[in-house]
Amino acid sequence: MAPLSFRLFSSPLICRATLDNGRNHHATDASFIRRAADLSEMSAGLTSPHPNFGCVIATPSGKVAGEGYLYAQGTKPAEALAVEAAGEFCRGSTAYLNMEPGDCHGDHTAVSALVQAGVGRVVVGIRHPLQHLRGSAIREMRSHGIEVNVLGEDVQSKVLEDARKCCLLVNAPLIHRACSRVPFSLLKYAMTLDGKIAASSGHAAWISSKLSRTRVFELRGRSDAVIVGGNTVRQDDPRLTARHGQGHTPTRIVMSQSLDLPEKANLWDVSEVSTIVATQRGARKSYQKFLASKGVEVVEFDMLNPREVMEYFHLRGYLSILWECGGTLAASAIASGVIHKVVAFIAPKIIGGSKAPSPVGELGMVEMTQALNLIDVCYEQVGPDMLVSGFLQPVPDLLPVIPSEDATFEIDPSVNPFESSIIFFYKTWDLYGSFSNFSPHPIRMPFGDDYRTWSSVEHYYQANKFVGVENPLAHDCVEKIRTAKSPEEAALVGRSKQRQQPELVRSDWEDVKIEVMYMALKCKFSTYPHLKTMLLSTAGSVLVEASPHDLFWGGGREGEGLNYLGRLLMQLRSEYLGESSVSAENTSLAV
Ligand SMILES: NC(=O)C1=CN([C@@H]2O[C@H](COP(=O)(O)OP(=O)(O)OC[C@H]3O[C@@H](n4cnc5c(N)ncnc54)[C@H](OP(=O)(O)O)[C@@H]3O)[C@@H](O)[C@H]2O)C=CC1
Ligand SMILES: Nc1c(N[C@@H]2O[C@H](COP(=O)(O)O)[C@@H](O)[C@H]2O)[nH]c(=O)[nH]c1=O
Repeated sequence: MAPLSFRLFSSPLICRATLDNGRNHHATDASFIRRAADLSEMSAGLTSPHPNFGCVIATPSGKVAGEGYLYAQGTKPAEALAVEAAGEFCRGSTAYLNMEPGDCHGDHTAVSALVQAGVGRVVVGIRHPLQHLRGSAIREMRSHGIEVNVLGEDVQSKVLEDARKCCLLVNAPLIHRACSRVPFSLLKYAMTLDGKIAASSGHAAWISSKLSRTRVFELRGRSDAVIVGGNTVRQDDPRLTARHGQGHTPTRIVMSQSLDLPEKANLWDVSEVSTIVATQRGARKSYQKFLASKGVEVVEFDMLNPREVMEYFHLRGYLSILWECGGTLAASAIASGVIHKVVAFIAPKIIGGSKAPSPVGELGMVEMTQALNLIDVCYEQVGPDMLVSGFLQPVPDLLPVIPSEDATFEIDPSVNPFESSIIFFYKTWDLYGSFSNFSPHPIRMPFGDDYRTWSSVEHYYQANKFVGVENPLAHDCVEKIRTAKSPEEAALVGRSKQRQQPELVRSDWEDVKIEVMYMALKCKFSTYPHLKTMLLSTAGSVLVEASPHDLFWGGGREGEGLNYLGRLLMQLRSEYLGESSVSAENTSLAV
């Protein structure tokens, strides 16, 4: 199917919007960005899912001159299609993009099309969510003199914020992929008005209407895979295909621990679409062989649970998954935090039955206050049924991308909060392990009236907790730490003494500890030129000590830590960069 594009004056979709230079400016930008977002969704379900890109080109008088959307990965970019459609009207126009172009694999077609067409301004809904692509197309367009505005960064208002949200929603799977290590998962079920997904016999065909089931086919068409549990295979013998007459068909995935599954099942017919069975390592080897003989792929997991399975399919490149399982597996998936959105078809029927299954099994909640509240809930009537949908987890916002964004920018202005990459360091054997305080780089620091050598920054830092305290036990601590055989041992002594005998710790420790650390780091990086070079090579990146448990010096598991070690290193780097630019200036003056 050919990608759609629209030409000025020749399309019924021509839109007029009031463009004046002031008050309506934001409203106009918002409405064209929403239009780009809607457009970007037009290929959903027609091809294997991919990032959604739409582009609207508007003339200075507010008319749509051309539009386009990306049909499939590798086809002509939305921007190029819109430029072709707009023709001579591109010059001086504004291009609206729901998302910054990816320009993967060194392909710059999207940006080149806009530049060569003479587009004057580009409004971008959201930056590209993938770190390695983020900001590069924007930089490139700006370098060609195009004015680029990014919603939420250069321009802000309520209408623009709402438009930005549309852009986040339209690429929610990609954003989830960028922010978490699991695909975007949607749990769908059909239930009777009395909350049952089958009769107590297990019979479930059908609860929802034909119209609703066609909507399910569309949902399948927009997904990379559909998942069910073993019981649903045994009970329903489903096909799980998208039978609405067009487009893409998702892979079918069965999660079964026991592999106690039938020999004959619709899902084992892989002539049109593939099936993958995810199971527990070692389960029924003979049955695994049988499945393999049918062309069904079997993947074994050490621990078969929804999170492991989702992490695995994330690595296989899946963006979005539709869960069509019963309540047992649905509860397990919700409990492990992998379900992002719920779509429920509610049929005006009552089946009763105290043993009839419900959409979500045991979650261990005992009070209504523990209930999970959906957000951004939508209600829609589909034939006789009601469709209720909402998010269990919000689509992650892309701002900010770095921990302690404001503080980081203040410390090191070379770091751009919207475009920076993050360099994590933690263990000394990591790529940037030399940034760790445990790295084996002795430092010589003033101590009393003299200088002493410390085997690592950690030795020096830990010992300083007990310096200057008039107690022989504190002196012993200092010596014990100084002579500790390894940084780990020094840390162990320092931390346990601090916990067990807090009276031995100097009273001003909380006030001076950052300064102590800073002086030690400065000494380390000044003493070893190759470390200084390595630090300077990270300019522009945010440095984060990836300690999951130290929320003061480290970044924490979810970026909740204060990351003081990373901050001090960035401060030091900033000072070194300042020094080198001053010395470069002096050299050029001397010449
Ligand atoms: N109306 C609707 O929308 C739907 C209705 N149904 C109905 O629901 C009923 C089946 O529901 P239910 O029994 O809950 O079936 P599920 O689809 O939830 O299957 C449960 C099975 O999933 C497998 N499984 C693998 N890993 C896990 C895990 N970590 N946690 C939980 N299960 C795991 C196990 O298979 P194994 O035992 O093989 O190891 C388990 O027995 C049927 O009557 C069916 O018709 C089903 C889907 C949708
Ligand atoms: N009963 C029921 C649903 N059940 C789901 O649909 C699966 C059957 O899919 P297929 O074999 O492709 O038609 C079944 O195993 C279960 O996952 N879905 C709905 O939209 N409405 C319904 O009433």
